[in-house]
Amino acid sequence: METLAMGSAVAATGLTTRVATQAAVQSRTTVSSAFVGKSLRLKTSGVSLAAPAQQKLRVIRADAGAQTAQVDTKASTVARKANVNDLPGSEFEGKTVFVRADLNVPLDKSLNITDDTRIRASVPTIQLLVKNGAKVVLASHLGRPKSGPEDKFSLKPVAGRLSELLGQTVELAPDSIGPEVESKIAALKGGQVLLLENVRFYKEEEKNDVEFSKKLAKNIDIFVNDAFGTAHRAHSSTAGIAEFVNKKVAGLLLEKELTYLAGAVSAPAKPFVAIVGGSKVSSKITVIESLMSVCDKVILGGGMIFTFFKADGKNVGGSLVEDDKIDLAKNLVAMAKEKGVELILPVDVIAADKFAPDAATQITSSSDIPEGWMGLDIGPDSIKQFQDALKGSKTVLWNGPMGVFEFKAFAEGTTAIAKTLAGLTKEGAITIIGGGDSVAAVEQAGLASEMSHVSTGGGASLELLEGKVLPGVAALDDF
Ligand SMILES: Nc1ncnc2c1ncn2[C@@H]1O[C@H](COP(=O)(O)OP(=O)(O)O)[C@@H](O)[C@H]1O
Ligand SMILES: O=C(OP(=O)(O)O)[C@H](O)COP(=O)(O)O
Repeated sequence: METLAMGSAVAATGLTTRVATQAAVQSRTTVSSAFVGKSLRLKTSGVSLAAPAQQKLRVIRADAGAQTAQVDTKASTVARKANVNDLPGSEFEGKTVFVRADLNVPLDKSLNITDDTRIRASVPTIQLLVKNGAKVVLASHLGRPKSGPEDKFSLKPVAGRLSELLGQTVELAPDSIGPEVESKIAALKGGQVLLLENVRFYKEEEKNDVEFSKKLAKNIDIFVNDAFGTAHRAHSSTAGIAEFVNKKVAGLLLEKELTYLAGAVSAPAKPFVAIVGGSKVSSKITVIESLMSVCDKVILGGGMIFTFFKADGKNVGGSLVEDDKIDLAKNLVAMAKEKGVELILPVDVIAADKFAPDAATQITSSSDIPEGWMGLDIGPDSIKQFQDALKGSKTVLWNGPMGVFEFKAFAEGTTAIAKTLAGLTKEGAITIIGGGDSVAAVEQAGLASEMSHVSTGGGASLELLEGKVLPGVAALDDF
């Protein structure tokens, strides 16, 4: 996610969860306590349990009062991953703990945080460590800086908000590595939190550079990965660092996300519909093939659609297109026909003459956008088309807004789909919405509480569903 700009932009291998056999599931309390600390292993999209193969298990949602989800385990055995709750509190006292969180929140032009969901979601793990006297070294990325430090990608606004939420000062270090940072870490007292500056100010971070990983790991006793939203990236601060730290465990958020998502999407109630939009076309278009294998319908919106229309020789004007994905888009359309999966593209769009809140707008056919205009939202007929396609769905996974919701003129499509999902939740469907901007959009519409699950990861939840190994999880200690 990036600050507002054109094009701004679900195997997990192990999860800690509470499982119960069908017979035992009647009393959730009994089940939970009965299995706490037991080395059960669950296979869900690459996540494995050391439970008998082919056994039907239920995963208990991490949040109270939630529904249970059927999980079909055709398990080979891979150890589950350790999490902070597997270590005694005393283990943290006086230790320097590196916490990787995903604090990549949306900012407006004045660098105000427009949605703090990811910061709030990171608080429980930090509080647990603070309470147990750890010296917390917190790290994150923000946006996608291209070359070195830039003020608009600084974590400064995050340090302020985190201080408010924790009720204690969170100092922002001037850098993520180097002598000044080392002395600040050395000066930390138990219970204090130091936030490192954006790790992506170093190109080495995204390359998972070994030397950079070693520098991040210097003087660190325990690595806690709580960055679910970035767990699909094999970067230095999410994966590489783990090589150089003795103890590495999942945080509470990572644990909770994996538990819920694995349960909900490994044997989803059908019909299962995926909605993919947003602007990270290259990282998400590749997931559509896998989605077609598990979903009954795949609905496309947002900036994702124009690469498909261009592939079909249609006029897309100045809309967001990723030319190097045109062949893939063509193949996906052919594949959908072969598999008999509905791949649904919007029939109309709201086109704008510029990428701005005050742009002139017109409703056009989505496949005939005039030269000099760009599609920034789905149109009214598409809203109706998507609502019809969603009728009767039992599981819906949504990542990526339908339009540039940050501008009122282009928020209608996203809001209408959010309302439709809220209605489906009331009818008993499982509705999952993931992604920094998608969650911001649903919060903006006041509908976040109407969804079954709001996930802090968009790309991560899609890759988890796809059955991929999430490198940020794979790097952690087996339980
Ligand atoms: N038609 C479009 N053209 C350009 N950008 C779009 C369009 N529709 C949505 N977007 C942008 O997509 C961004 C979110 O994309 P993405 O990062 O993929 O979603 P998420 O953070 O939910 O995973 C938003 O900032 C939104 O403005
Ligand atoms: O915002 C994020 O992902 P998301 O938009 O898929 O939810 C994460 O912070 C990962 O960011 P990245 O896609 O720049 O690696």
